[in-house]
Amino acid sequence: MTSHLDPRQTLRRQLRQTRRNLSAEEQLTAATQLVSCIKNCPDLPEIENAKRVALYLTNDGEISPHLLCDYYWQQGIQTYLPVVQGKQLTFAHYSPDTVWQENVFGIKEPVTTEYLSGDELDIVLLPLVGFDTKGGRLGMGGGFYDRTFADKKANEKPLLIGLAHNCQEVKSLPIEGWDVPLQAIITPSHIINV
Ligand SMILES: Nc1nc2c(c(=O)[nH]1)N(C=O)[C@@H](CNc1ccc(C(=O)N[C@@H](CCC(=O)O)C(=O)O)cc1)CN2
Ligand SMILES: Nc1ncnc2c1ncn2[C@@H]1O[C@H](COP(=O)(O)OP(=O)(O)OP(=O)(O)O)[C@@H](O)[C@H]1O
Repeated sequence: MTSHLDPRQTLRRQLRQTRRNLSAEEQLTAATQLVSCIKNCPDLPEIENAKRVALYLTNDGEISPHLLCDYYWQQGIQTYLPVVQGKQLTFAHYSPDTVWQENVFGIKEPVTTEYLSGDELDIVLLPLVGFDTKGGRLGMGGGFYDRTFADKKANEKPLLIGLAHNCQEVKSLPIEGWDVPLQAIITPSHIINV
């Protein structure tokens, strides 16, 4: 029975199932193509100039930024991961030496005492459940990224870029007033510069 669910929840459930259905091979291909796509992105010079980038650890079929992370480490770019603090996110440095603990959702987070706020980052690569080409983002439903970047203006740091499988695109998302728009979406096959 799904009749009690609102349209966002119904869509969230369908899209989460779709991304979980991707095989390990499809996931690896997607992660590999994502790196090529980001390396070849003349429309977004911020990507080339970034010094501090937040990404995420893959969960629930999300496209994996782990190969992208390897590339950033080769380039000397500093990488960060989201840490759930109350209803918001802060960001913790992530390196091959990171020591881990699990958050309430079972996702690993770095053990640290030093956190950055969102505005100290150049780029945040956001996980998502669904996206549309206007920058609409449907997430896991916790409102964490929305709360964290609620006061950010479009011309301020960081640049918010969603990462997604192609199968997560929907024609038009039901957007709420609190949804913070993505400034770009990167999939294995293309970049949408909103
Ligand atoms: N990889 C990743 N990291 C992330 C997020 C994300 O969406 N993906 N978040 C984005 O905001 C934040 C955490 N928010 C999350 C919210 C719900 C679930 C989740 O899996 N919920 C389960 C129930 C888990 C439980 O309560 O034990 C579910 O809905 O099935 C995961 C992360 C920060 N880190
Ligand atoms: N800026 C905000 N201030 C207060 N509450 C907020 C804010 N943004 C979102 N919320 C609350 O968070 C809840 C979940 O929002 P939403 O469904 O958009 O999350 P999401 O974007 O899917 O999740 P996430 O960013 O964690 O992946 C909503 O019920 C909303 O009330």
